[in-house]
Amino acid sequence: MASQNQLASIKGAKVLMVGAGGIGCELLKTLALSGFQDIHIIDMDTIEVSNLNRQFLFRKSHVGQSKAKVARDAVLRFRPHISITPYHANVKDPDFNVDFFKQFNVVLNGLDNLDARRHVNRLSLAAEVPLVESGTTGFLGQVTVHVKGRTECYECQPKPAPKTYPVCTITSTPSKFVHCIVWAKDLLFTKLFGDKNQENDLNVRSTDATSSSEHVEDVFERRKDEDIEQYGRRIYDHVFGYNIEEALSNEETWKNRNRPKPIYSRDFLHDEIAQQNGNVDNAASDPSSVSAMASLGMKNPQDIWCLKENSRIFMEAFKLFFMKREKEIGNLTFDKDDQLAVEFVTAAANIRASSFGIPLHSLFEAKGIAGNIVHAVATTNAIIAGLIVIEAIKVLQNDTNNYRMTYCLEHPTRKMLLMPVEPFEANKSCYVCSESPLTLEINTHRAKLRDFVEKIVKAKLGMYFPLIMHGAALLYEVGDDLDEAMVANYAANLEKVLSELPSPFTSGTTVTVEDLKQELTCNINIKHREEFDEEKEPDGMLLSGWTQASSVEKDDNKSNGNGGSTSNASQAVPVEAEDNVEMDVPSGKKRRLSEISGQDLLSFTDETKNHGKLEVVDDDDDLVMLDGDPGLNKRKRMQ
Ligand SMILES: Nc1ncnc2c1ncn2[C@@H]1O[C@H](COP(=O)(O)OP(=O)(O)OP(=O)(O)O)[C@@H](O)[C@H]1O
Ligand SMILES: [Zn+2]
Repeated sequence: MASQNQLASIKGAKVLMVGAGGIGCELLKTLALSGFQDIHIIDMDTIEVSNLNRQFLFRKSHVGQSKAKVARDAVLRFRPHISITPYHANVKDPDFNVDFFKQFNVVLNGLDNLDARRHVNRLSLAAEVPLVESGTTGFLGQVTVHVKGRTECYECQPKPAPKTYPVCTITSTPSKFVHCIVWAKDLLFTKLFGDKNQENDLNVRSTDATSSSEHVEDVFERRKDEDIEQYGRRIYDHVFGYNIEEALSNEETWKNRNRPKPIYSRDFLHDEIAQQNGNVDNAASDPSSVSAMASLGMKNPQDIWCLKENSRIFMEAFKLFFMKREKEIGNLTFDKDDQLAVEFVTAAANIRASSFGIPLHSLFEAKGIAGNIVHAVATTNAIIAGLIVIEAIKVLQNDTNNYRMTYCLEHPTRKMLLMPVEPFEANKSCYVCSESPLTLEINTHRAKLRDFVEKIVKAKLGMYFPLIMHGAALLYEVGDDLDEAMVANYAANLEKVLSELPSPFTSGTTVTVEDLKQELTCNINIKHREEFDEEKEPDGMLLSGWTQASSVEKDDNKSNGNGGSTSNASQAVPVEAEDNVEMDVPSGKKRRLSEISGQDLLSFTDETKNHGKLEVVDDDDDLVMLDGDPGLNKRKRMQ
């Protein structure tokens, strides 16, 4: 029950919510039921069928309508006298500027991507409005409080970069199913159905191609007069048979690894493919409903298919692409909602997994891995929404000593499912809230201003309306009110290498980058460097001072590594980032707001312990105690 004081601050508060999805629906309901009376809500999306299982303010009849507006209407039905103002818009729209933010007492985020979170962080800082930030991934969740001058900002700690895998792990030495999935979707699928010009390690010449360098056959090209079945079998034998034989010939690679076994279509595909033709012809005419499973009479996506079944799905999906979706071939990119693409990728990944002795997976599981899907848990969203409201009330009451960031865990640790932690002070080297300069190592004779703008200013610093200055020279800016001469001048600058700009970048140069909309200015010290490691520094430049944590998996290829691959492809293969929860919990490096007695340092859950250590506040009021044997919990005290 809220106290009188709390009720008074709740009633007088004007609150901005950003995001009306899984967390947002719960949050709006909880805010309304807690007594909040003036809530503004921004969401750019419309309702989709897949939202209905957890975004309970929405019904089937709302599909296609604005989330923000429908959420407002749904809550007004049980709280008709409060004011809810919806905006069906992107929070990055210039209308939502610093002045807009200034009208609120607190901002509450229920977003699902880093970009929007960073943007809201900057506007909240500029407007000096406290921000309560949140995220969930499956059973995991977190709520953090960011108050300028009191705590760290959302960007004080670098966020984990999208997970990437070394190319040689994907092309030559997979050890996990996810490696097979990345191979199947980013290399094989793309090579067959997407951009044919993509260079990748699959393109090892086949044994039957001539060895003269005059005529090198692209094995992925369909030969003249080759029927689809022959073509499919040739690809199958090439990637699962011949390529593996080739890799095996490099003995060094397999000294400390299990040798994969080549797989050929003749062992799993007899003449039955021919019998399937009738079914293929009967397949639905709507391209999006074409399915290899349907045409082979396989129904359950949770079944784990044997090698023979995977081989049949592989061939059937391959044929269906050419027979039913030929127009799309050459332009396809993998989409987790494309049934046929998921079937093909599941089968291909399973055949490869089988070759490497990796356990096979069902289509349902493979789809989750390929689409980087962590199934949402409605209860986690509800818990997190409740915690957001608790922190919002403390913020409104200026109850600074009791601010907590709280982690929701999958398994109880020390009988706790919710881990409250005191917020940390701002990181002095944070370029967002502490105006600390960054350092950029870059080849100033090779990199163009365009590379700097795209790879650093936009991708790393998250600025959308950048302005770049060196000394008194304005080198680049974005805006609606630029005259033609300026636009032409900036366009010309973009194509220049840094050392040849009107005001050249050289070692020792300090460049100022600003985003006027975010009211953010950042100085970057330039350091010329000649060479970069293609694998570790694929951007060809390195930003430090405030750096992204590298999450390239440690490659265990200690010897020559490339396992018989012939191409020189060397960049890491990216997979999408899990952007909801950053479980890189505060590391011991950060300083806390105040000293806490009875503190306990421990590592917890497998997901989090690799990223850092968590400082836990032993404050029973804030903890959820669970029954259970404490001995069962993974627990480790730090010295
Ligand atoms: N830049 C933005 N401006 C406004 N709203 C945003 C922005 N980015 C994300 N959102 C909103 O944040 C919400 C996040 O909710 P949630 O994580 O449940 O995702 P979802 O898209 O509803 O569901 P799912 O991705 O799981 O299908 C979405 O409704 C989305 O529209
Ligand atoms: Zn900061």
